[in-house]
Amino acid sequence: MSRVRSSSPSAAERALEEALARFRPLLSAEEWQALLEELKRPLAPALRLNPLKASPSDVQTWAEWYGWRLQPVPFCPTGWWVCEATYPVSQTIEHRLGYYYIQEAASMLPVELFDFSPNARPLILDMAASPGGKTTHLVARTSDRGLIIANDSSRERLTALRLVLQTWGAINLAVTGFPGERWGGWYPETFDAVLLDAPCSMQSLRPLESHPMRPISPGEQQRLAQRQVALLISGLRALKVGGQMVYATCTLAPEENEAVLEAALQRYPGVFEIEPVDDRLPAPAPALEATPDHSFPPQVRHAVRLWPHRFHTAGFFAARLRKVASFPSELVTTPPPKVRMPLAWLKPTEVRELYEALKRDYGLDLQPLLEIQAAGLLRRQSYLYAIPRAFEIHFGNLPVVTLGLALLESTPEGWTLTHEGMARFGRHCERGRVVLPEEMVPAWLRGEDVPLVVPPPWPASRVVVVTDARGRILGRGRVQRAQLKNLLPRRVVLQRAPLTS
Ligand SMILES: C[S@@+](CC[C@H](N)C(=O)[O-])C[C@H]1O[C@@H](n2cnc3c(N)ncnc32)[C@H](O)[C@@H]1O
Repeated sequence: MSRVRSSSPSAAERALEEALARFRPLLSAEEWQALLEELKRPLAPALRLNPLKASPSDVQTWAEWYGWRLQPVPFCPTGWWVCEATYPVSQTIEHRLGYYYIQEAASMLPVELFDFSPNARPLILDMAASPGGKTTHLVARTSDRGLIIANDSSRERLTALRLVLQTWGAINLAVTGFPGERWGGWYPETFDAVLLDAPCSMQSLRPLESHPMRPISPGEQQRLAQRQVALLISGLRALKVGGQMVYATCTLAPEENEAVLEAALQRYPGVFEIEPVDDRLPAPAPALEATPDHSFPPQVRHAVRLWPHRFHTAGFFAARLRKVASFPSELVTTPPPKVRMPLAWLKPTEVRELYEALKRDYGLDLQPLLEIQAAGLLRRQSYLYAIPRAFEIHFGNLPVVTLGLALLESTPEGWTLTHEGMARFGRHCERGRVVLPEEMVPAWLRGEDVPLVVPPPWPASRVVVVTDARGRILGRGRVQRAQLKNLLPRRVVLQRAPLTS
């Protein structure tokens, strides 16, 4: 993540100055100095590991290969700052294959606030999910075993969301494109957990390319706050009694944080509580008790306010709410939209044949891997999708943009793993592998075909798992006489392939 290269730097600078002037009365003189000192330091990029595909020891290996100096993010066990890097974290094959996600450290906080018991299969609504950073974190924290509805009302932003989740290799999710305000009335008391990473004014004091700062008028701020309250209430309605909801923003404006929680508490007293989450942080980072002209209810202080100098992050706000009672019964519920979407599950005999073929061709035992995910296989055009079975049970014919992951594709030689299928399950393939000599790896990562030094024992046009001598997965190739055709998608190809030794 680079610093902002805005076409109007003066607007960004003005926004920062305005925000600083507004926030000055919220901090003691000592804290204010600490904040100003912090803002002089560059913000280190950070990465969050994908435990579906790799383990913390892999992160240490990458650090050696790519010359990274790492520092753990104190509130996220799968997060590390990359303080120095010979090769940028965004330019590795591991990044392109979804082994980790690059994310500002503060954004790792909200999903860490959820309490998920091991082996649970929670039903989760991510109300404002694009481009999907926190959804990937939810997938990781639930080991892709629950069912996540990744929703965003912005049609333009859904493409990025789909791509991020596809790259992450998530199976148990559906992408939808509805206003978050609708979910509470459509699906009251349905979800075990709801994340609202709310649209906000982005007054984080650390402008990034992905989070630019711009001046915000009081009117715009008020409209944002109204939308945040409506989304928060919708999310709470969609939550089961006993369920948990995290409310988060990447702004430090009290109007969009403490005041939003207060508004919901006042409107529906006794429906939810704000829980203390100090155990998730290395040091306290409480929300405001008051602004110069207003005091907030005491439990609002249980929320977390990340001033940048607390843990060297961008500014951020997050709170975990617990629903303790139902909403008043007079609130209107409406039926959700429906679309005819018959799910063409594969027949048991077809599934058995497929599993046998994958064992024979790739040494891949897919059955237990999909059973852990409680996923079924269904055919759509020339693809087989791994689909969360829970979707049909809970959401029936709700229109979706994407459901599950395209795992296999039909070829004249039979079913073969897709790129995403290979990125997710390639390490479980004991056969059907081609090991590239080290000197050919950079050309391969640049998307070039490479010669096959030793012709493999498979028929021409077989799709194989490509690895290097260390066993790291480098995508798929197609055997073509004396060469291996490169099947890396264009978006995965690296312009400048780093050497790793
Ligand atoms: C802060 S961003 C979400 C970032 C995302 N959670 C992540 O971690 O990558 C807020 C998102 O809210 C979406 N949004 C705005 N208004 C919305 C609404 N009424 N319902 C649902 N999503 C909305 C925006 O399109 C935007 O993608």
